[in-house]
Amino acid sequence: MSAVKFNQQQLSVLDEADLQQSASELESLYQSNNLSLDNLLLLLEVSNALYRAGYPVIDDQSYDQYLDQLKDKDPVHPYLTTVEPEVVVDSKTVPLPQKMLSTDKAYSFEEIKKWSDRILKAADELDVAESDIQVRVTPKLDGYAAFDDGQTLYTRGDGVRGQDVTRAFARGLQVANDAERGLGPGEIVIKKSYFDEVLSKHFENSRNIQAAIIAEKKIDANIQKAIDDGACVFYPFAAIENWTGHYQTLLNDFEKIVESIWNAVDFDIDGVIIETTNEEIKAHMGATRHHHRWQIAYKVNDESAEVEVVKVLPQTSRTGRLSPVAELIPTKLSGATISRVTVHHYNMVKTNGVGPGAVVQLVRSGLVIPKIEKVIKAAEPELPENCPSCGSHVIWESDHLMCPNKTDCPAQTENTLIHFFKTLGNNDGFGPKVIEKISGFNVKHIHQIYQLTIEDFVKFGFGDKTSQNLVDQLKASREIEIEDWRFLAAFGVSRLGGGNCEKLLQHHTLTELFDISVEDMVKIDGFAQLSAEAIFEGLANIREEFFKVYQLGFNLTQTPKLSDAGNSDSPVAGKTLVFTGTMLQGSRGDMEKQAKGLGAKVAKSVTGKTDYLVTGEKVGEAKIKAAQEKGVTVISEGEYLTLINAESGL
Ligand SMILES: NC(=O)c1ccc[n+]([C@@H]2O[C@H](COP(=O)([O-])OP(=O)(O)OC[C@H]3O[C@@H](n4cnc5c(N)ncnc54)[C@H](O)[C@@H]3O)[C@@H](O)[C@H]2O)c1
Ligand SMILES: [Zn+2]
Repeated sequence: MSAVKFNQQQLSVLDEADLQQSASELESLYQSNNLSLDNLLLLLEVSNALYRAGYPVIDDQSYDQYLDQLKDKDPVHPYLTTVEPEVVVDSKTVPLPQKMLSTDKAYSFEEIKKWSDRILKAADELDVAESDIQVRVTPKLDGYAAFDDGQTLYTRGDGVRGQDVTRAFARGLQVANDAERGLGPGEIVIKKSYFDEVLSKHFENSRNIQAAIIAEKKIDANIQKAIDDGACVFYPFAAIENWTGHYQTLLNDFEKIVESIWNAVDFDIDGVIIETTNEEIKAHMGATRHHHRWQIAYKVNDESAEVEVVKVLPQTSRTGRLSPVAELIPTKLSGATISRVTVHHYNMVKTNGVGPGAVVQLVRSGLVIPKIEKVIKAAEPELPENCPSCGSHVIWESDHLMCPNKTDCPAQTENTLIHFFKTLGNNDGFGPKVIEKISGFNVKHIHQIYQLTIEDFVKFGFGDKTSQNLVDQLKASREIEIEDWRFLAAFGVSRLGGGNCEKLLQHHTLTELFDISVEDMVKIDGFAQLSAEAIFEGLANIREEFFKVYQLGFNLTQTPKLSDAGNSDSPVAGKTLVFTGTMLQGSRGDMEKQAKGLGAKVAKSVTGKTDYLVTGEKVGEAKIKAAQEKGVTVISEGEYLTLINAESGL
């Protein structure tokens, strides 16, 4: 444990926390390695108070190690069996509708494996098949824990009693991802980019702001603006970005999955949450008084190191872009030895002087894969003149060096083939090694692979069994059902990842897409002129190959068309509605769901794009007037029900 020195802000919080010990006494406690129970508790309480106020003195891992010490000394100590209290905003508390717990923590993959063994054991005891064990990975938001039962918003408090902070919604706080109210536990969080760009001028950290959003006293104008701009939100965990899949897939692809979830949201996070979604297992494992046994937080500490670059080597991707990979003098970082790192792009290599002898600062900031944070000492940049795969002369395209050889560059063709089979995801066997081998025999296109026979594979040097298996896998890839958007994404057209493919296929069938114009594409939500042009060109380039492959007959499921959803005859179909106030007919959440079912878009706040503001009881005159000024039609709940022609209950 490194030395602790309190700064001015921490000292002011220490005063508030009304602690008896002087700061210098505390500092010496932090450095002693054999603490009495009382002092250990004091340390935990002081650290916690400072952490909750936004001025931590030690990192999370150290804090959790002190917690472990307490566990050793007194396993049933009350501090371990309740959740650590948040900063108190006012004194009145109310019981929470449901107990809110803390989480168990893991700082290594081994601990995650042990946790998964416990899940496996529970499944075994319940006779749940191993193949049915699903897990969900979500970003662990680092905000202010709260609970929304649809009527009231509560703080977590001590986990059993919290405070009523419904006023945050009255102040305009929105639910993230356009989700409804009443989804239970979540966090009040502030968009990172917004904090950096706007709020960091006025506030030191997000924690001060979170507290202000729910505080009883008058709210700061900058914070009110952040709420109005949608930058502060309540994020229910039920609606959060997630990866859900088989637990073994998670263990196999742990780093990649964790990294993608770590980067999935524009909010501060301090780890990822991993939990099983199997209700039977959850019920069986239950909870301690501190955490659910079926859930665990995976955390990583920020660590950095200064490392010398040995050389910078290019790697050609499937699109022809060259990625610079810096080879490093092997260095230990958060327990792993790092010997290479990808540099952002070649322009960075050039302008920051990344080459032999340069010194870079590597940071592993919660991420499993380290990144170059900055170049500490520049050197002569090492830039390639030719593609490492085909030898073509490379050219600059904005920040990137590109291999212009679209038809005959082995790296580009191989990576395209690997991408195809990997994206389909319903087969096994066509990984980098196999693809490299068959490319050596002039197999360059997807449709060619499908023509290969067992004899061909044997000729290429595969064993009899492997050859049989490869042919079986090709068959499986056509027979096992996959979504049409995934099939299209497998062709690797630039800007046509799964998400965009799905959006396009909600409007056009797969084969139609090859005939729509740039203008048609721009009309679809989410496609700007430039991406539409790039996609149009990309589709034209793959057209011939696409149809050759498509005609082999894959088992594709069609993406539902947007117009199929809901009841398009309804007078509210396609309209944007906002519900406000207390509804008589049912909960607001139910009414919103019903409206969505009728094809309406439901928004949380009134903008110029809103068609109807549906008002329940207790809606202020000012709100109604403001909506009318924006040209929004304001109707009562009764008028709305007449409009949609639903007289009775939902
Ligand atoms: N550095 C320090 O001085 C210091 C001091 C006190 C606590 N801490 C850290 O905080 C931990 C305890 O804090 P805690 O009990 O508030 O929180 P926690 O870290 O135990 O996490 C539990 C909370 O995570 C939240 N959460 C965020 N995203 C979630 C998601 N996707 N799914 C489910 N839950 C999600 C929930 O609100 C829940 O209440 C300690 O173990 C330590 O790591 C550090
Ligand atoms: Zn090339």
